[in-house]
Amino acid sequence: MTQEQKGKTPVLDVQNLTKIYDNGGKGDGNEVLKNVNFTMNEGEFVCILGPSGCGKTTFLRCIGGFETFDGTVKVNGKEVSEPGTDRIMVFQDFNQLLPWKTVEKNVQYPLKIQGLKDKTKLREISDAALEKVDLLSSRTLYPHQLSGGMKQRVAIAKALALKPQIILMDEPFASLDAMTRNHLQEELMKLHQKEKVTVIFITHNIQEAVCLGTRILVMAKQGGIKMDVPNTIPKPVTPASEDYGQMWDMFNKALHQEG
Ligand SMILES: Nc1ncnc2c1ncn2[C@@H]1O[C@H](COP(=O)(O)OP(=O)(O)OP(=O)(O)O)[C@@H](O)[C@H]1O
Repeated sequence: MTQEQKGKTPVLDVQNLTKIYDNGGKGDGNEVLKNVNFTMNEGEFVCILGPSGCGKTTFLRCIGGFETFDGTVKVNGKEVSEPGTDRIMVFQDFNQLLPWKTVEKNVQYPLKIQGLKDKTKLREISDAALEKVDLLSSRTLYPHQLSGGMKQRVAIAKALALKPQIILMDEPFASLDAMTRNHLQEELMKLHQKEKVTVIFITHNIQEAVCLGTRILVMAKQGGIKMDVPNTIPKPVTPASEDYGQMWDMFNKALHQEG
């Protein structure tokens, strides 16, 4: 039964999403996503696992409005046809910030583009967003003065400042060392619990998916959703949590089957 059928209006409703990349006119196109159906409620944290090349990033880019596709993607009932501030993407790349702007100016920049001119208001919003990622004291620093983990936290603050309906995260912590990654996972989990943000998070790391996700998808190699599992382990999830090992094994097996 879909969430819509349960009587809730999904914040995201994807129906028959098909994406074919053309091969520059040479032969048949590359069908990456085939009739994908997916709905998501406000406040869910969906982690997506899947073999390399199965279409995880493509799926996120379609929702973000960065790709043309067949089928429909609706956010709060409104059809997606282009990027918008209701769907903000956070990437793995540390260079998502403008190097000539300070941390706070980076956070404020998209709001200014949206037309917000009031300096007090801008400062209020950026302070609140930076506080949520514990970076308020670094607001006057420039990106080159930040660690990779701090840059990713600024990217998250930038997304939060825009109050999007959905934050789309494409392996945001994959380039970080293990300790920083664990720390940012904890911060993101607390942020999710406190702010009730709606997140889709791509990862190759089963531990990350089980610790963060309220729901976990495994994408199939052939461009569909192979598994869609609610994560019932109470937060905070650690490898010592009851059922953690069982869940880890289940996803590991599913990923192995996909090659
Ligand atoms: N702009 C593009 N033009 C043509 N083909 C593309 C384009 N972007 C991705 N593809 C192809 O689409 C398929 C899926 O790519 P995608 O990046 O979505 O996979 P992924 O699951 O995110 O992979 P990974 O886990 O390795 O990041 C791949 O075969 C890739 O070569």
